[in-house]
Amino acid sequence: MTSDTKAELRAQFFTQRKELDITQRQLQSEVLCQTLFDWYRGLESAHRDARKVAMTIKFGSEPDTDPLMHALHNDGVELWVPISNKDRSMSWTRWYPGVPMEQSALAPIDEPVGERFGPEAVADADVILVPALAADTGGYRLGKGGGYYDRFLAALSELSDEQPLLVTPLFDHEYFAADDEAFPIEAHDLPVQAVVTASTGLVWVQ
Ligand SMILES: Nc1nc2c(c(=O)[nH]1)N(C=O)[C@@H](CNc1ccc(C(=O)N[C@@H](CCC(=O)O)C(=O)O)cc1)CN2
Ligand SMILES: Nc1ncnc2c1ncn2[C@@H]1O[C@H](COP(=O)(O)OP(=O)(O)OP(=O)(O)O)[C@@H](O)[C@H]1O
Repeated sequence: MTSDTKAELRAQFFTQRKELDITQRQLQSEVLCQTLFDWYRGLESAHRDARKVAMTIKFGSEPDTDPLMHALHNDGVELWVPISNKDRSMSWTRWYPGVPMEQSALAPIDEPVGERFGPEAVADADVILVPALAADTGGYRLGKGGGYYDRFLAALSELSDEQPLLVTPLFDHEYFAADDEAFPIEAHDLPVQAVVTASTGLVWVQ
């Protein structure tokens, strides 16, 4: 499959997100936040001993995970968010309610202005939420096209044997059976362990 086709697929998924009915967007986002919060609290203590979660600050038509960030913070969980770098790597910084932010020079995203760290800062996180436009039952993702998370997940796998749990939140219509071949999978793609939608809840991939 050519990169043109991938670009077309991304454009289609972007359009579908933008066109998602506002009530559905809010409803699904609320269920996603509640599902993820309950799941995190219910994890065996071996999987949440760091009390640390890395996730993105919602922008545009993405699922609204702001309530989840606040709920986790209020529960004493340390939150880390990515900073996009020019070379398409990501740095990481702490997030907390009211943290001073500035718009990224590279993406239409607000990012905290605090001290930045490499991937080692989140290598011991309990959970990393990995954004995507779509994902399948094998845990493979179609991202926004920058390869930011592909690079980061590759770097992470070099850092330690014990990896954070990687979970991708999606709107209902963005989760596919692997057999559907809804988007191409490439050699550099690394799968997540679980996908969560409002209608399926959290599903461990095969
Ligand atoms: N909330 C959030 N933060 C994130 C990501 C993400 O997917 N979501 N990223 C995950 O990789 C990284 C940034 N990656 C990005 C990759 C591409 C574009 C991009 O193409 N932006 C278009 C606008 C697209 C649109 O909204 O239609 C542009 O700038 O013109 C933006 C960010 C790090 N931070
Ligand atoms: N581990 C890596 N090291 C260097 N380049 C990479 C790596 N992984 C992916 N890339 C490059 O990044 C670009 C985008 O890859 P791809 O189309 O898979 O992005 P994506 O999965 O949509 O994005 P993301 O990972 O940010 O969600 C491609 O040119 C790809 O070759």
